Amino acid sequence: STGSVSASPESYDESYLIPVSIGGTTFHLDLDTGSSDLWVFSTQQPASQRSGHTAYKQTGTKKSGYTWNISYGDGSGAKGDVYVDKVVVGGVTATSQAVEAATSVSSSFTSDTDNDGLIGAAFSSINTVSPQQQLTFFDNVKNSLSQKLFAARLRYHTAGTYDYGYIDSSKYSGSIHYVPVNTANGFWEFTASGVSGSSIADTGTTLLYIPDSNVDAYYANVDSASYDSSQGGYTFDCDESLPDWTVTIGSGSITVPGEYINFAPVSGNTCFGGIQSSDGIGFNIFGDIFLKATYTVFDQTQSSPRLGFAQG
Ligand SMILES: NCc1ccc(-c2ccco2)nc1
Repeated sequence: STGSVSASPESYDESYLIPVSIGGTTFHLDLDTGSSDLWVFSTQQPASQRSGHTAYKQTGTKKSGYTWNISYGDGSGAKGDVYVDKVVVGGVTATSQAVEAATSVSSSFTSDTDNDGLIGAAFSSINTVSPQQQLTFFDNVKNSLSQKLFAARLRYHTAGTYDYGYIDSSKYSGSIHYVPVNTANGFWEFTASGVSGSSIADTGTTLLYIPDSNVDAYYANVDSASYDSSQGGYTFDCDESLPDWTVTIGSGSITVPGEYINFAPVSGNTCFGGIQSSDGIGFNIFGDIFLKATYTVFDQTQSSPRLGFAQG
């Protein structure tokens, strides 16, 4: 089988949401290649906590005694219990998917009423369900796909796609260049030339986080840029045109247009940079600011997983 689903950006491309059918109800979920739980708002939460969200009414079979509890790098989190239900994404069906129903979520999820939960697409080794880890949607369907892969084509300020089971050559230019993936930490982890340390491809992170040295070198070419500790990152005048940022990954090169690196206004005519420091995180995060310049293939067709990058 193959399928494709639209990925619609929230304001300022903060995150990209896809329609997912669970037990016949459509939820708008953040497909997150940086985590491995599929969780949704549910009627088990206080009504005030789920106001404005589509909530799961436990249509599936409860996995008695199973729980989950997840914390994300941005300080948000959620927890709850577990059901098994039919899940469909872009026409691709998992007949018995672990659906993690929330009993509580952090305030930033409650306030983001576009988002009804997350569908994780990292490796199942970091799924948080206890006492038995559960498989991601991709792991559940990959054997039924024409090719064991999915591909992300996020776009700047407009809807993109996630393709399942096939590569759409109309969505990129040049060639796809592949690099090996280290799965030891459960992420789509790879090495980028000229960017020290390990990097992860993370659709669920908004910005591009790279080492201080790379960040400082980038903003040295932005006259109005400075590090603003009150904002927690580099800011600049919204009207200043920004340089492109180019990186070599394997035998291929990807260029992020400068326009994409103006993330959003933070106050008046001051804007927050899409490139920020990864110092303190433990690895670099190639989030949406980077991914929206690419066609990225999350590939398990070989004996070892690999990532493919092409210019979008
Ligand atoms: N990188 C995982 C992730 C994704 C989304 C969110 C989030 C918080 C509020 C709304 O969305 N947090 C973490």
